Amino acid sequence: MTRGLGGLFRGVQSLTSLPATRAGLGHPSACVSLRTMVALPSFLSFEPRDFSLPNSSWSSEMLRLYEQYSIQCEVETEGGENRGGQWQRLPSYNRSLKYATGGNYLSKIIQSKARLFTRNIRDPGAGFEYVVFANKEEKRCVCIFQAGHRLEGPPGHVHGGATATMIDTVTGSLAALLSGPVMTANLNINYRSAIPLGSTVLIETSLDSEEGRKKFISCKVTSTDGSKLHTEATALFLSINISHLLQGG
Ligand SMILES: CCCCCCCCCC(=O)SCCNC(=O)CCNC(=O)[C@H](O)C(C)(C)COP(=O)(O)OP(=O)(O)OC[C@H]1O[C@@H](n2cnc3c(N)ncnc32)[C@H](O)[C@@H]1OP(=O)(O)O
Repeated sequence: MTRGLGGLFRGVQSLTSLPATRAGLGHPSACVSLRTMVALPSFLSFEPRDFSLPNSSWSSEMLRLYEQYSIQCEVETEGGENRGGQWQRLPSYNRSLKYATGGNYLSKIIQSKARLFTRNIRDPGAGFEYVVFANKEEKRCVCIFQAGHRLEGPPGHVHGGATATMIDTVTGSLAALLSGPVMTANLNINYRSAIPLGSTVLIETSLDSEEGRKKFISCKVTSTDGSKLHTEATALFLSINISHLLQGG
């Protein structure tokens, strides 16, 4: 299940050579080389909850689109091979650390109260409900996003910062899928029409070009039938070494 964004935290493996104290980790039990955590007791290595699966808050439109992309996804055969389908659903956890091998355990000791911004509202449907599908061959992603009532900006409509967060997340997911750990260096957004709270929208993103460590990505947010343009954006992501990040870089 973690295969989709597996590349995202390829760099976390380099984290395993850092003594935890250098990485700024305060917890006493973290004062060992993280390399020792590769062989985890099985009770600590269970799969984390995947927040991109349907829940009772999803609208019929959200479910319809989820089904539409799900049936175009690759499937794993009994022999372990991947067959058919151009798309893959990207899993979504409440901490990005959880994509790493042993990350579920690491997330309990590294700033254990930290939560991914888009997954920190527990009440289903109140905040960011979304699922991202990726087409790696075509270097693009589609996100189905349902904006909950806690994302209000102008009365009855989504806060521009919430829209920016989702654009950053979807463009960042594409950049990470294509090249491993990345950071947003630049994000330009044009807000064309407000998004009503509770509505479901599509966030479509694709790679424009790449240059060394740089990935230039564009994005648009539209109504699900494509008739209304809500937002347009471009983003620049730079590949990074995770150990640089953990050392405060
Ligand atoms: C888990 C599920 C998926 C979740 C996805 C969520 C995605 C969310 C991603 C984020 O929100 S990340 C958080 C917001 N971003 C930051 O906090 C980044 C802060 N900035 C940095 O850490 C550094 O500035 C950065 C890593 C982006 C770049 O520093 P580096 O030292 O690696 O690069 P450097 O400054 O040497 O620049 C390398 C090249 O990039 C260019 N560059 C850097 N920043 C730029 C910029 N802002 N605009 C344009 N070009 C830029 C720079 O000119 C240079 O070009 P050249 O190689 O052609 O000379």
